[in-house]
Amino acid sequence: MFQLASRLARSTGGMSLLKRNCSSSTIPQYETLAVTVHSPFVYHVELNRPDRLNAMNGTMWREVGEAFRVLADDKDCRVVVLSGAGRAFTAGLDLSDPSVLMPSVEDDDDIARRCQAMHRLIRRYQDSVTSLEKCLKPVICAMNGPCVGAGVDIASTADIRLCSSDSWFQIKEVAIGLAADVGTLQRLPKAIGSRSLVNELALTARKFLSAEAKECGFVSGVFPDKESLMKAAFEMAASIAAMSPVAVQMTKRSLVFSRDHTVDESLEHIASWNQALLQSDDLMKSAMAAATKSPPPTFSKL
Ligand SMILES: CC/C=C\C=C\CC(=O)SCCNC(=O)CCNC(=O)[C@H](O)C(C)(C)COP(=O)(O)OP(=O)(O)OC[C@H]1O[C@@H](n2cnc3c(N)ncnc32)[C@H](O)[C@@H]1OP(=O)(O)O
Repeated sequence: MFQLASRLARSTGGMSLLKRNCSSSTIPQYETLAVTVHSPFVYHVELNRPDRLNAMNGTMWREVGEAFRVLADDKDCRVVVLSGAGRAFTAGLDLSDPSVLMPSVEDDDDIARRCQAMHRLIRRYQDSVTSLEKCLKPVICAMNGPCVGAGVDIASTADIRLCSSDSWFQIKEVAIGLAADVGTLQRLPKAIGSRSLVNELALTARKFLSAEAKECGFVSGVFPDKESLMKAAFEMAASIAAMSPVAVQMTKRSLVFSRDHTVDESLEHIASWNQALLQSDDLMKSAMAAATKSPPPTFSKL
């Protein structure tokens, strides 16, 4: 018991709960994103080019990666709600931005050099999308209106997908001469049960509406309008933020790892991590609260 008490004292440190629950981070400013703190530990990342339906220009591709890499290290952030400003989640790749698919060596005569530059560009865009997954804070993707092309890549990478009833989705790449290359073809088959449906959607570029998205499991909730969607997304985010951040982030790490590995490899993975995490102060505090019939504890920051 003495050991438990001293660990509890250590975990609360000298700081007041109020101080620990308030954000003290400085949030970078972005040109194409609005990043705000919605409530304690709940961050909101908004794709913010509403007049272009949040189409992803070169700056947005770069800033999405930068923002999620910053949030990954932000101790005040435990969960992220990702949405689009205005009437769309995103209309996908910005087709009016010439730089978006043209690396700087476009006029180089040598095909090998042009290919290398294009390869680097694609890998950069892939890294931007993957940054949602590498950030161990759960990402709730709240979508309204169109979610086209790159939007499906991003949504497929999020941990939880919700949408409003007016939303629709389209893996549009084959219709504009592209094979989707930043994550949809790799992640969507693992996000929804039917590979036949994934193949159909990717090969025909047919739109699917919110009801079908729910039926096939692409989204886990459909809400009547954007207002109720955002309310539900932030409530869900707050409930995740109230959990032990150590446990939540380990759960995300394990879920992502398990998606891409065998059950046995994944069990070994969580056993290796949990040999440390089972000694967490958060577990001790929870056990103490249960034993003393106290309310659930407030967890310290990471
Ligand atoms: C390495 C490669 C990495 C990633 C590759 C990703 C591939 C893709 O993302 S493929 C998908 C590309 N996107 C599209 O083809 C969608 C194009 N847009 C539309 O079809 C329509 O806008 C719509 C989504 C069906 C919505 O139609 P509507 O409601 O009638 O609005 P609009 O008047 O068309 O749009 C309003 C405003 O936004 C501009 N805009 C829309 N989409 C884009 C876009 N993708 N790129 C640039 N700009 C876009 C549109 O031009 C309008 O602007 P105005 O100035 O008002 O004309």
